[in-house]
Amino acid sequence: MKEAGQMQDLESAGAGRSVSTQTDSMIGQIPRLSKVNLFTLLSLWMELFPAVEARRQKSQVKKTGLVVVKNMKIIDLHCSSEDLHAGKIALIKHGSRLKNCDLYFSRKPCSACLKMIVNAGVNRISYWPADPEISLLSEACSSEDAKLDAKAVERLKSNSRAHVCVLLQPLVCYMMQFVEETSYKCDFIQKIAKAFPDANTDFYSECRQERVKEYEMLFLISNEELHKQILMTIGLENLCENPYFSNLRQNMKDLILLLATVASSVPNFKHYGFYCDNPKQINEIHNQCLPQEIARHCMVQARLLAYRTEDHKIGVGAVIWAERKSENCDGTGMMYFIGCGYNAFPVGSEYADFPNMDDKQKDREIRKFRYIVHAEQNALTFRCQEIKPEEKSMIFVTKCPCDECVPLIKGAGIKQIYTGDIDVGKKKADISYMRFGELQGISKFTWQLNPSGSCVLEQNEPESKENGTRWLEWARAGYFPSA
Ligand SMILES: Nc1ccn([C@H]2C[C@H](O)[C@@H](COP(=O)(O)OP(=O)(O)OP(=O)(O)O)O2)c(=O)n1
Repeated sequence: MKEAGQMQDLESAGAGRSVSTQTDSMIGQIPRLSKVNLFTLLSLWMELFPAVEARRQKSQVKKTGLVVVKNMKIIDLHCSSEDLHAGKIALIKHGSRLKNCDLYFSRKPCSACLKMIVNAGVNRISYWPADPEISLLSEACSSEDAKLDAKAVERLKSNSRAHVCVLLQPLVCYMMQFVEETSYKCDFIQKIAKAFPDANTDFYSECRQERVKEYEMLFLISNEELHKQILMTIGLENLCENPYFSNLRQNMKDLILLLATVASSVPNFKHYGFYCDNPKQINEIHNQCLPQEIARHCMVQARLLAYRTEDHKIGVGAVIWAERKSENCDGTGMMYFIGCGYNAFPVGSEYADFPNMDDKQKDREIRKFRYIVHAEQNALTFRCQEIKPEEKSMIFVTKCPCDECVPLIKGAGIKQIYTGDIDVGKKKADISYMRFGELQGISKFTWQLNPSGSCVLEQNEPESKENGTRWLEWARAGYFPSA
């Protein structure tokens, strides 16, 4: 049986795979991201959730991202807040519903988090094997305390029924190349490339280089000896020998490069962002655009999900978030996760049960369109929270919603759509994108140059000024209730 558009197959290497899932990482010609790697990447990405980061930088407790998975479906995404670690947030939110869940952390959690999540009966805790949550590198941290905590974590681990482990899988053949190509070809980069033909691909490569450096600093320990020492302290001495150590570092580097590539596909470039064509709408609270950085962040999540597609031609990812009216204990500010998905054939179908051709194929009977479930449809179907009519809910989708999905999104009560508009108004043989343009009652934020014109004034202002304005803007919008 193959998986659904929201993760349902076996993922661990070598775990008795059926014939149909042997093709799991290579559907047709398209290389696919393994689920374990997707969860890991999302946990790293959650650590980077743009919120009160500046205030945490000097803390001895490292900000941590967390993906909560149940029955192979992502049921929540968290990151540490100023007051609470990611593991504690998951506990507060889910309580004993964490039982049998798999948790993916961007850092090895501290003993206080681990004792509670183990106590809740989680099934597996996987973590990124670099500096742990209680930093062994930070100068602000008493190394004595950090080491004691690492020991306590080991003791909890050895006495718990939960499997506490490091899960990183090598990328399948051509995955990196595929991610590079598709990131460059994606709507967001292409739109900029068309507007600035002289910039060519420079802006994209530069942005990618910067991201790689930034993420390596954060998620990799550049000094190999130091990395080994940390692995020893956190109970991973078996990974210190070669070839395990070099394989581990290679897998870590590959995933960091992949994350940087995908992140650069929704770049912070000039005044490009997700903007509404109808500025009149912006007065109403449900129509107010998210801070650009948060919108870009959520779109990158959708881009990552797209690498699990089952469509031979194109991957599409969708993620739904909502904004609480009251304060949220999560490091995601007022935002909370509702659901996510990607385009795939119906759950339970066998590989090759359905045709895979697109509308360029003459024979209509062998086209995929009547069978493939769209990213938005999977995100709505496998959502883990209700969409509340009184709250601002938003969907981020990497390709413009088609005519089949527009009424579904509206019917579900989603208030905002963030997407690209390259397909808007196109009518193709079996799929068309005509309704999006006419859609009323939902705010549509498409990737474009800031239409308000204010960008022209700000364009040459120094970075710090832009950040200052941004923080102020966010605080006004209530993103940091305690700010
Ligand atoms: N918002 C959307 C739009 C599309 N899809 C999925 C459905 C199909 O799996 C694929 C679209 O298939 P094609 O790429 O063949 O269709 P297009 O005609 O849009 O593509 P192109 O412009 O490349 O011809 O994307 C989706 O999940 N969500």
